[in-house]
Amino acid sequence: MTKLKVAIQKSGRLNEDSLKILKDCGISVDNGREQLKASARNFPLEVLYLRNGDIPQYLRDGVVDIAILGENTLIEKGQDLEIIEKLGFSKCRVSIAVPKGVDYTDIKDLAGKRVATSYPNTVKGYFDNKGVDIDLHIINGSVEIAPNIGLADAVCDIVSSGSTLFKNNLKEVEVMLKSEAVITKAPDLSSEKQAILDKLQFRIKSVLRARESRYVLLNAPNEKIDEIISLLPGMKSPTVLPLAEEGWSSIHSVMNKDKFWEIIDELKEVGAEGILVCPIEKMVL
Ligand SMILES: Nc1ncnc2c1ncn2[C@@H]1O[C@H](COP(=O)(O)OP(=O)(O)OP(=O)(O)O)[C@@H](O)[C@H]1O
Ligand SMILES: O=P(O)(O)OC[C@H]1O[C@H](OP(=O)(O)OP(=O)(O)O)[C@H](O)[C@@H]1O
Ligand SMILES: [Mg+2]
Repeated sequence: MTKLKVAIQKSGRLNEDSLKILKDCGISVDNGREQLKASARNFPLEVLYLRNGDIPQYLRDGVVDIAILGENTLIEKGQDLEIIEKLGFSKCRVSIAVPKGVDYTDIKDLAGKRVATSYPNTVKGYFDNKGVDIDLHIINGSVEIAPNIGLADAVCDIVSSGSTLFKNNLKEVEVMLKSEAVITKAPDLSSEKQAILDKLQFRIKSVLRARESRYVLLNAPNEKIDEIISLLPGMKSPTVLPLAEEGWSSIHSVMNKDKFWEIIDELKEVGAEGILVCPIEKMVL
């Protein structure tokens, strides 16, 4: 039987959320702590647990068919590979930082300076594009320590909360790119594998849509129903059901989770009561 081979980070920032999205798609696999390869029990999928940095080449070589990776890794090593879905987790940026005490006004301030990074292609491309020559130092980890030990004048690394920069007395001065986890695929998938991927992608889209959405239920006096419906940005027309209490109805709708907070005050003002907001497991359109 044909199986789709998916590469997932063996350990690190992406491992847990990558397995979680497969699980939410109803696909269960072992976590890779014990073995480097695992078959899904209920879907034609084989998971290979690999180092992120190696995955772009494995995709090109056809060793794996698809992968869950940070966009930043693709920008660094896999510009030729196609992103087929953005997954909304592991959001971060890749930024340039300098010691807090340094006066910084412009990227040209870094001309001739030593810049330490684990993303040499990205950094080189960025500085070349700005026409600024730098002295590039490639370091594989703990990049932020480099200025403190006299190894570099600036660093270029991943920033999320900013706490690593803060702890190392650095300040972010340029955001080179923004990244999140994505699914990417090998250049030439057979039609059988593409068909499995289409099924997987359909499930993933349903899960992502559900993660973004909330099921909202509220009670309202009948004369306010039209006004409340006009506030609700629902999937389709909302459901309106009579309550046991005369003159009152229950209104149900699905909306974007952020949108809910934008309209909550208006809903209350118009007379909505007993508002419930519930998570949705899957959303199939
Ligand atoms: N602090 C962070 N917040 C959010 N996302 C992050 C953060 N650090 C890294 N990431 C994302 O997770 C990915 C994996 O990072 P991680 O540090 O786990 O592995 P790595 O060292 O880049 O790769 P390898 O698997 O080769 O060891 C990064 O490429 C980035 O997209
Ligand atoms: O802005 P922050 O929230 O502090 O996150 C940024 C840090 O997170 C990542 O390191 P990670 O913790 O993955 O360790 P690593 O260097 O071993 O990959 C990244 O390399 C930064 O150092
Ligand atoms: Mg890391």
